[in-house]
Amino acid sequence: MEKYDLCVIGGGPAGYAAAMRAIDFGKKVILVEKSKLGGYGIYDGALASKTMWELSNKIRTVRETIGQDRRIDMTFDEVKKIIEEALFERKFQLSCHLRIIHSETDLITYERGEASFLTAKEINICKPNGENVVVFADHTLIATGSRPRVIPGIDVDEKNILTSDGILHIDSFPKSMVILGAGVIGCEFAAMFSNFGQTKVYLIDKAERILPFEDDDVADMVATNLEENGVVVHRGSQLIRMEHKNGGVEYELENNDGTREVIQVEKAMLSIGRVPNIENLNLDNAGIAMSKRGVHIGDNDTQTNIPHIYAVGDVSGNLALVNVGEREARHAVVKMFADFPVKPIQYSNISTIMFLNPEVAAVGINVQQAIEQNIPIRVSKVDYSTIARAIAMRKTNGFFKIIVSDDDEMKVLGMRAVGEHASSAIQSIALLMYMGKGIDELAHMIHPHPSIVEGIQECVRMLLGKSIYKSSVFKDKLKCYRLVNGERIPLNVIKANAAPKDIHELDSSK
Ligand SMILES: Cc1cc2nc3c(=O)[nH]c(=O)nc-3n(C[C@H](O)[C@H](O)[C@H](O)COP(=O)(O)OP(=O)(O)OC[C@H]3O[C@@H](n4cnc5c(N)ncnc54)[C@H](O)[C@@H]3O)c2cc1C
Ligand SMILES: NC(=O)c1ccc[n+]([C@@H]2O[C@H](COP(=O)([O-])OP(=O)(O)OC[C@H]3O[C@@H](n4cnc5c(N)ncnc54)[C@H](O)[C@@H]3O)[C@@H](O)[C@H]2O)c1
Repeated sequence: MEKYDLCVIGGGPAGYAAAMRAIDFGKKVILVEKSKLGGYGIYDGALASKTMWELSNKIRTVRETIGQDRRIDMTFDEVKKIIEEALFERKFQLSCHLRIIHSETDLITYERGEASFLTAKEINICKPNGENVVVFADHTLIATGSRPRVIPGIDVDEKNILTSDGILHIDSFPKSMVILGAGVIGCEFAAMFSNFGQTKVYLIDKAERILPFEDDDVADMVATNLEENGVVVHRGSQLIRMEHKNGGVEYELENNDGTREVIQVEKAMLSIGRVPNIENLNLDNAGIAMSKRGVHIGDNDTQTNIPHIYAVGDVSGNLALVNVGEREARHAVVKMFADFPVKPIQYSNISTIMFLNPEVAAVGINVQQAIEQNIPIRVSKVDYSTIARAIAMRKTNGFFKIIVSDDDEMKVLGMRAVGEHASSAIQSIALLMYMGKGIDELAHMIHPHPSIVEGIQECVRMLLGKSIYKSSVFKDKLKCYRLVNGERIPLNVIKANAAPKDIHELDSSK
């Protein structure tokens, strides 16, 4: 039986990152993947959908320029071809890189097959030809990812009723499509299909608003844009039934006022969350127990109850994101092999982007979470219409919102950025959070002009009482307030004869 220092089960972003980090420690690794190297980081997931989003954005920009009702006759086959080119490029990189490391160091073995536990240190690999191989591993990292959640009673055939697994494989743009679940995946696909302008999109969520985990100003701006792009949003709606009918799909809804409606569409897509892939791993054979959360494993800072077995990425049931999976995987490997103490992983300053219309970038807590957790905060918000670059781009739909601690230090607790280039602005705030710094540094830096990030600087200056535009003047475009015990107390108020300390103007040159 071949012996390894580490067996990685699953070759998605988390598993691949783990294998590469283990090589840094000179460890002998086997990476087992049952399907395609890259997982949802590439196929039917992050890269595929973002390639489509970029394309759909270009089409939307052209449609906005020539008139929304004008159709651009791009076929779905043409969309798929561009996605395939992107997927191929990434797949080629990953596999060449792996092969070269294997040939040069012999540290890594890649095995196609489905892995499952025989014991806590023996893993069976069932290869595509049915042959079984057993390997011995001192450590095992479970990175088997997740799959779309489905609802009993809805017949998902991935042809007419689909999940995100099937949606990029359809033959043509549907004339109409309903999306069940207005979370990240649902809203991203609603944005993409409506951007192309060939599909009438309906979006259903049981919650009162789309993106229920986000602040209402973020969700409202996204919903307004979707609706302006022709999307019908059914809020607070209960799906009564969804079934195949006349070659398409029929669904019935109960709205929150008790009324019912029946709608027929060509396709339906379910995006109501994801479930971890743990069923076929024979976890019992290794003695791995479920966590208190029920279906999850790896709750002890990526470690399971069996100390040499770790679980990372989507399968851990934490945040389902490529960057989080990679981080958890690298962290787990360092915990396994480092001869120095390793601090627990931090989840508080993860940056995320939702690829909507416009893009939404986030880091740290939002106002809704601060209220839930009873954290006193200060908030400043700058509308894109006051930022020179946004005016120049003729893209003034968006805002920056910074949340800081309600004390003299004003430590950054979170930011939401909605609008063009929002994603490129989040990193500076994430860095401040990571370094545990206050906002002074950002206020003093000379930002490039004209740039979107000047909006962040103005947010910060408002909190410090030294902005160029005053929120008490541009009340509809700028907001700056303390939020304590549910009460909003305005900040950035103009005071006659203000003492320097009142306006935090300790150094008048800045
Ligand atoms: C439509 C969509 C869009 C997304 N967009 C983004 C985005 O923009 N940004 C972002 O950060 N995240 C995005 N995500 C989430 C992201 O793709 C996942 O969080 C990420 O891929 C998880 O990585 P992972 O390695 O944990 O799991 P996966 O990517 O699911 O990989 C797990 C791998 O394990 C393999 N496997 C499973 N069981 C076994 C077994 N028993 N033996 C061997 N191999 C096995 C699977 O075949 C798979 O390849 C998106 C997801 C979807 C579905
Ligand atoms: N840009 C990105 O970073 C990105 C993109 C896509 C996916 N992802 C990851 O994939 C994960 C899964 O995405 P998702 O959109 O499937 O899940 P989600 O948790 O984001 O959203 C699920 C939505 O479905 C709704 N819902 C649940 N059951 C329902 C029902 N029976 N009827 C109507 N609505 C229902 C919920 O209220 C929620 O709004 C995300 O949490 C995210 O981590 C990230």
